[in-house]
Amino acid sequence: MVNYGIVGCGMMGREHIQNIALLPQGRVAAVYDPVPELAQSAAQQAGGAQVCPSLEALLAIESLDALVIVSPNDCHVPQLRQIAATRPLPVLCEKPIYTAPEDEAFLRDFARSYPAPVWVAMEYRYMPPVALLRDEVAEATGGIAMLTIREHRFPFLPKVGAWNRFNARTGGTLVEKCCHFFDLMRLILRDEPVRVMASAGQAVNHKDEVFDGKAPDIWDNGYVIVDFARGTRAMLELCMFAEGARYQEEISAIGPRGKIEALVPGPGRFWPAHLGDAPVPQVIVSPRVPKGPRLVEVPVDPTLLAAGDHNGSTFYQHERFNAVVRGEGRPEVTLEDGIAAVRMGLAAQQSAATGQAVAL
Ligand SMILES: NC(=O)C1=CN([C@@H]2O[C@H](COP(=O)(O)OP(=O)(O)OC[C@H]3O[C@@H](n4cnc5c(N)ncnc54)[C@H](OP(=O)(O)O)[C@@H]3O)[C@@H](O)[C@H]2O)C=CC1
Ligand SMILES: O=C1CO[C@H](CO)[C@@H](O)[C@@H]1O
Repeated sequence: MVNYGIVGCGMMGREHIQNIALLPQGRVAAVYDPVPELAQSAAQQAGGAQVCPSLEALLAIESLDALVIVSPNDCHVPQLRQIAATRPLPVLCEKPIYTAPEDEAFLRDFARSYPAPVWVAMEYRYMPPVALLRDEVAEATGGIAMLTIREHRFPFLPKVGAWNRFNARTGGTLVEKCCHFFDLMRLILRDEPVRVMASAGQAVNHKDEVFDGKAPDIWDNGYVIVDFARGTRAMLELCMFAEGARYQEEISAIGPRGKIEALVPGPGRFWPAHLGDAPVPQVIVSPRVPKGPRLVEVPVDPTLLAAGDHNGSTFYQHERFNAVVRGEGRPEVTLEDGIAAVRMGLAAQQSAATGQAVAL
């Protein structure tokens, strides 16, 4: 049995707790959140976990085998520092692994010296339609020439303390939201980015909001083009005022043989009941010759679908992290992957702010 300590009991913390409960060899033993009511309610959700008044107190619990960091983005690096100095347990840390460029050097050292496994959470990798696209992409395309990821979704949700409204706390929308997609680009293309060009801004959302006298500075839409070392190009299109769309993510890869797409719905809880069942994920393979797109539905196990907002992926990721903690295998999403995704996001933020391409 793996005993987990949860650091941060907000929306995503609750999704982690729900999915750990589905693991045959996992239980949440302790939780910490600066808001005591949130910690209490998460402890109850976990079936009676110990509530700790601080991260220090949580790290002092002997029975813990692993930690899950689900605090706001700018807390991840300071908490990793504290954990390394106190009790270096295996860690699953939510994305983005860092938010400020100056933290990259620390994380590279940390990656070399931390004595236990660290896995950066990248749920999109584990969504069944995305996993199927990855399995079939080489055969369907004959070698990818272009990769496009479109996310058309709902605006940023309200958060305690409005931490997700300010670049200083999130790293910026192209880091906070889009590090998932930059990670997918590297994973699907099996290549490294060399140049990033972006145009992005705030068009619709959060315009009337004020927090402590300050207006949000996050963006709600943008395009990012990325050149990869072997000559492939990838593009991200983000729109955060498109929750009316049937699918939230549309990923397409095209090569000399044909095209493959994955269509991924957003959180089922946002699909209005009067429209009937929520959309089912799809993968479509469209060869050039002979023409004739083939569509496969990729339904997600209903229990896993109900355990969060991410198409069952949080469970699949936990299943593998749980095995790593038990000594079976190594982290699939490494600190190097987490750093690479943030570097691309920060480069995109810089490119959009300056109007210049950024070389990596
Ligand atoms: N991979 C994915 O698909 C998703 C990942 N995430 C990631 O999960 C993390 C949390 O996001 P989310 O759950 O949406 O945010 P929430 O604001 O809902 O939850 C974050 C929680 O952490 C608490 N918190 C604040 N400071 C600390 C601290 N120093 N130590 C421990 N807890 C703290 C907050 O309490 P308070 O602010 O009241 O002090 C809040 O309860 C983020 O890194 C986010 O990027 C989120 C959604 C999806
Ligand atoms: O990483 C993320 C993925 O999905 C969430 C919503 O469910 C986002 O808002 C979050 O930042």
